[in-house]
Amino acid sequence: SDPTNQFCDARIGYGDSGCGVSAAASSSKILIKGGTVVNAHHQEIADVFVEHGIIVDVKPNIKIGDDVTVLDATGKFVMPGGIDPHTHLAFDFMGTRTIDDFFSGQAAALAGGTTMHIDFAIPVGGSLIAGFEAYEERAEKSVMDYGFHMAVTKWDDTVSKEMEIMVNEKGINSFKFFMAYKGALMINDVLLLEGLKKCKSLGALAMVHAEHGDAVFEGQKRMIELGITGPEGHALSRPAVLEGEATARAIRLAAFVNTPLYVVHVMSIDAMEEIAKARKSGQKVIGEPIVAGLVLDDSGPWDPDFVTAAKYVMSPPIRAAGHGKALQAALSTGILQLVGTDHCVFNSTQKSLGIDDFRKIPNGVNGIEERMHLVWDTMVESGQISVSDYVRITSTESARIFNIYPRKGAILAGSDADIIILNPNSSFEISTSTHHSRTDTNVFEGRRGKGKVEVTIAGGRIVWINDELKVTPGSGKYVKMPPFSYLFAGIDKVDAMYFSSLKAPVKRAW
Ligand SMILES: NC(=O)NCCC(=O)O
Ligand SMILES: [Zn+2]
Ligand SMILES: [Zn+2]
Repeated sequence: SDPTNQFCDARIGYGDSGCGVSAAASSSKILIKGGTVVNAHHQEIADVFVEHGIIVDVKPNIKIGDDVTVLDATGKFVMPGGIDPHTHLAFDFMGTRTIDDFFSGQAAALAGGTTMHIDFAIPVGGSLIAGFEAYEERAEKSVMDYGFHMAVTKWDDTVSKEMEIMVNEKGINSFKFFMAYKGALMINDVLLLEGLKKCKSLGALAMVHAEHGDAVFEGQKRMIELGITGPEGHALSRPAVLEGEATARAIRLAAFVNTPLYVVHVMSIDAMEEIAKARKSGQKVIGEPIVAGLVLDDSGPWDPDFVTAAKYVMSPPIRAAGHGKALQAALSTGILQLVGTDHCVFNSTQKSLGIDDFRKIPNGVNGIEERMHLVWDTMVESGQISVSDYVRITSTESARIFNIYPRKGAILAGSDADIIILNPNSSFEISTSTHHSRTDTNVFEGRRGKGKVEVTIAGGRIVWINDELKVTPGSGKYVKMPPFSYLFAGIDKVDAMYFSSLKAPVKRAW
């Protein structure tokens, strides 16, 4: 008996059980006919032919034989499946484990048009190898492709060596440094500096959770002393200025080391403006807003109902409405490059761990199922970006940054058959009663909008069609991500110029 069954049979069908879609859909050959095929660089009306999990051909009027599943995409967009660069599935955090594991979280992702995610493998007791192995096991029943970032939470020679093993043997090309969560995951500037140097030498991308952890700690104490113990105290204790400060500090240290930097969950104008300034000066800094930060505001945690208020608690906190609007504008102008979710969900019982003290509310919100729809509605329907840019910020840019393009993030001959068909004239509505995550709340509850993912194809299998999900545990593959992405091009030249510009030491007589 499959241990995942007990959780998921209500809304998730199994590939092997025959539920969900017609038998033809299990054919390994699929022809998507007459849609507008959109890549980040180009769009055209064409057919897409898939065989054995790979896109074989993209051109108008492809002729095929009998044993092929044909999907009519006339009037619809055929795009690369979403790649979510920031998730936490089966994550042990703040005294509990996220309610979505690799099975339920991925099922939710597929129902929302995301076909690959990159999860954060958090080390066990600081050991990267133990952490990697633990996550390998947790991901065994995957129903879609996935990769890992690794977090670095302590520093010694062993960790330094383990980073080499992660990159050279395990397919990891990014490491996250938490500048917050004092007493748990937080690192100091000395470690950050060591980590940045090591990342550079390995061609791995350094990522930061940018908040001033010591000041947050102080801010939390301040709230408790004022008697503010509810969820609203969370945001009050960690204002945007602390996110801006840490973002600036990480950016400057990365500039000093001359290595690229990726800032995760950019939630504020303060952080975004630091990224804008650095990019304007030519520094390689990537900024990732998340869907909750783009479309929500800071009113949620003030709800009089604890469960409703607590579902919005995440770090950095969701800011006042003007921040979200500014982040949208920054995305549309290229100041920020891609959208993640930071999907990290805890149910109401888990959130209630902090009923008397907001510091104990497990931090995290949902988004893995909602991202593709909300970004479409917020950014494309509103006229802020083109459909090609939508593909870029939801899929292609992730693939490029993490060095798996064009295997992922493209509808090209030879790419993996991770494809969505989106109907711009259909609409979506978000509800806990229909979502596929195991959590019993949804921070986007009741939101509706235009543009609906009608079909998801992952690894050449039709997994989402007619509002039915049909997944096969174990069908998802671990995607190794090689080092030295495009972000590293020219780093050595800049170093060479810098060192050659240094004058010889002055010789002084005593
Ligand atoms: N963001 C959050 O509140 N939870 C997940 C952990 C992290 O990314 O900081
Ligand atoms: Zn974080
Ligand atoms: Zn996160």
